[in-house]
Amino acid sequence: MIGTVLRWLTAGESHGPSLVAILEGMPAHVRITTDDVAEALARRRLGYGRGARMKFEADEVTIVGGVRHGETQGGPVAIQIGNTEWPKWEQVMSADPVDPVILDGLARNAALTRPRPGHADLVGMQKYDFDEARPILERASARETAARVALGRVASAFLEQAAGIRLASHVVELGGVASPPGVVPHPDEPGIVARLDEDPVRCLDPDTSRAMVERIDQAHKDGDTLGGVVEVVAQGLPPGLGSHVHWDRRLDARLAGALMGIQAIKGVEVGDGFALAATPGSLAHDEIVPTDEGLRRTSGRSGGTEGGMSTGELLRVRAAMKPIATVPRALRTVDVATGEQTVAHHQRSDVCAVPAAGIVAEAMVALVLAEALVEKFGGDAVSETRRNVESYLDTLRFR
Ligand SMILES: Cc1cc2nc3c(=O)[nH]c(=O)nc-3n(C[C@H](O)[C@H](O)[C@H](O)COP(=O)(O)O)c2cc1C
Ligand SMILES: C=C(O[C@@H]1CC(C(=O)O)=C[C@@H](OP(=O)(O)O)[C@H]1O)C(=O)O
Repeated sequence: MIGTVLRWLTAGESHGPSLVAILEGMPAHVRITTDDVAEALARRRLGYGRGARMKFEADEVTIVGGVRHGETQGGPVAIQIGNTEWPKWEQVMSADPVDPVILDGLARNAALTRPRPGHADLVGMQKYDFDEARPILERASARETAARVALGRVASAFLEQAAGIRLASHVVELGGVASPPGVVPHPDEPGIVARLDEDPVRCLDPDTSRAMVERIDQAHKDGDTLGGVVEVVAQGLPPGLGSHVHWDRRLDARLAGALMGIQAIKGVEVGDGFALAATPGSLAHDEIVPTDEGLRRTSGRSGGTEGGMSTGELLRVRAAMKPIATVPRALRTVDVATGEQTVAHHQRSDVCAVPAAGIVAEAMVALVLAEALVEKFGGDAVSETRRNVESYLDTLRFR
């Protein structure tokens, strides 16, 4: 997504030499190291139900610009994530022309003419004028989400250092198995993120987690795949990020767009979202009361936004992921080389990538919030952003 204040871009293919990601507009003096980014990427590889590739492939992080001696410098932050599998793909994915005789002898280079339903394969071939799916699936692959997580880690460092904002994510539903309502992690609770990362499906409720793991085992046996729902929470937002004045400045709209932009996400909710549609108004909103800490809401149904702005309460957004589209019990398709009915190409796939999608969703939310924070408070250096946040919060004491 390209914003106006904070801009970010990713490039690279699933089996290319590396992914690259650039974040422009980050204030100077945000403390961040290669290890911080590598740890974030390691969290994305976690999760019961992911496929073999997660085990044998590694992410090799290099920060190639914008950071010096562990601090951002104000220029674009550029991160490269090398793919250790590259030597096997050097010819198939070479940027430069390769002798066709060499390519013909490579099984890996066989034309993928049986597009997989649920993937970008067929429509991508139609749109970009390719006879096979390789050039489409290489970029459509969710391998690209590693680049987003790397940038999201820089954004979350900024959020914490400029305004004390912390994020967490968890899995609330997987293959139809749902967490009890109201189980929400609070990022400020000591050890909560580590506890979530240690759970095989990143679910806060242990009984639900066990049932989710069983559900994944069953789907694996059945040659099937699963989807689910992840929730991202952010604590410590100042009121007033985003704006009610125009549709594309609304924080809820920007969060929804960023979450929907993740591969395989098909639904987004802010707060109680769809359930609110069936709730009477007297029970659907968050009442406002005076407290020693200022004006507070008595509940969190809105998910921490009103009128397209953060309210200062816990931000809570959800994203629904469809089941993995490369189904082992392969779905019907057409071989575009012959026009004949057949079944989709299948080599291997995750049974379920919902826990990983939570980490990606957290990164996207961090990027949107970081942009909204820079937009409202500015700051060429993180200390300047922090001063502006503090003086704004001081004025709110009287409101
Ligand atoms: C973290 C993550 C991992 C994924 N892993 C796979 C996978 O192993 N196999 C697969 O077929 N799709 C996988 N997907 C989904 C595909 O990337 C693909 O983009 C998606 O099914 C197409 O959905 P769309 O129509 O929303 O783009 C994954 C998605 C995410 C977010
Ligand atoms: C490589 C990653 O995820 C991949 C995303 C993906 C897809 O179709 O989206 C399919 C799988 O790759 P392959 O088809 O080569 O087995 C996943 O392993 C990653 O997340 O780093």
